[in-house]
Amino acid sequence: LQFFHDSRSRLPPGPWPLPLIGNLHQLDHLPHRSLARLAARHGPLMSLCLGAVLTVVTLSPDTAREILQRHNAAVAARSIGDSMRACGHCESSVLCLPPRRKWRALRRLGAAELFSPQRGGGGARPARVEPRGAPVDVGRAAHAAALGLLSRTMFSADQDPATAREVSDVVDEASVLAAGPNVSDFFPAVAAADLQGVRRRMARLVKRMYAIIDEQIERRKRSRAAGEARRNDLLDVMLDKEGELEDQSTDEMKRHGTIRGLFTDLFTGGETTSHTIECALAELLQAPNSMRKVQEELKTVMGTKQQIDETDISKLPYLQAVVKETLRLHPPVPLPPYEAEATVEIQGYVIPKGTKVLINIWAINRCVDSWIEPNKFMPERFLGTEVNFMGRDFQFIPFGAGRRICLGQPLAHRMDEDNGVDMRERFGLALSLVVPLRAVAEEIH
Ligand code: HEM
Repeated sequence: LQFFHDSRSRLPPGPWPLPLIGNLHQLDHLPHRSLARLAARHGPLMSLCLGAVLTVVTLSPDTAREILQRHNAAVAARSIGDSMRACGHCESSVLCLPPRRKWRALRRLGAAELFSPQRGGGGARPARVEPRGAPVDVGRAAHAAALGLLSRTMFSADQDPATAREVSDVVDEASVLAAGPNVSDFFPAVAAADLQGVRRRMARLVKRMYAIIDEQIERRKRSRAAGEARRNDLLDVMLDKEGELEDQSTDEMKRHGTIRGLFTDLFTGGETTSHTIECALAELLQAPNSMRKVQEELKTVMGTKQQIDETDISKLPYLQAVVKETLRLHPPVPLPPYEAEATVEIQGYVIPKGTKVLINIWAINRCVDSWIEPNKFMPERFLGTEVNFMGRDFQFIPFGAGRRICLGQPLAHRMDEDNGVDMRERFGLALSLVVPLRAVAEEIH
């Protein structure tokens, strides 16, 4: 008992764990919220046991800055859920890979190619909702718009409607599976048994997604062999670089593993976009004043113009503030999981090597020390401020921060190099959010 007490005494404070289950009984289906409630009693850096897994949660901008800036070298590996091991997906997923050579190569590729003007995806198209006046499934319309944009960036083409629907369903189901509680994650010793069958169910979805991507790869290879012109999209770039990324395996499941892994991750990223659009509309529908301001701004700036481009975004400050305020209140990735690869000391506390580290973005974005009325939807709070989601203002980190900051987030330091003049870098992601948001908002209007 003395040993147990001593080893815990240098950990951050936290609720006392029960035998076997640890603190699992104190979490509900929204763990970011239950962890925030627990932190009110134990402090913004808190340790607890989730089953057999020692976990440290950070819930304040200051502790997040210390982990993601000062100790980022030691805390940059992902703590991977067992479902991500289905079909060996984690071995080629930028989301899961440890911060080493392959991960760096994929990050570089994503940063350079994803938002380059050549790969604009042929422009975002308005979501089609027929017939006019009928009820709108906002989530579906927004997800379809987001996936269409991604599909055109990767393959220079929309998927046919049946495949697009299937991709959307697979991504939805996989997100629910990956985010749900899994005994294997809390008791790694029994993970191999896959007691809840989560990995097995995930494997079915991953295989389906890989088959859809494979079809595109084979089609492209045939068109290349026939001497057709290059599309210069992400698939062309990936096929050119495949040799460097080492997946010329003869094993069917490993062949094109890197392309499959990256494209699957990117499709999953589309879900965050549609989640944000859904939340923005839900907030706007409850805030008629804000909705009116958005619509007036759109009418004044855009008129009847159908296609928004980068230059228009800077003329829509209120819509940008709505997107930011939505990301602050409803971050689609509220609790990104890390793993400490070395023991680190933070504010006098010790986080041992191997500890799971959760960054509670949801709680950080609502920190009472940083925001007035933090739980209220007030887009105006972002007007006239420089606070941005580039990962430097730690009171607002919807895309995370540090070296694992969201890959969809155009990189802030590229902008620094250009003295901040590269508006494309700055607004690339905002564009991908705003275009479908406008499309759906207009349908509602
Ligand atoms: C509203 C939009 C989005 C939000 C709020 C968001 C947020 C996040 C967050 C919080 C993380 C974890 C960061 C960390 O660990 O510190 C992340 C990771 C990631 N995001 Fe996004 N994301 C969005 C859109 C996208 C899109 C559209 C894509 C793909 C095109 C994407 C691709 C990724 C990838 C690949 C990672 C893993 C990066 C790594 O571990 O190295 N995200 N995102």
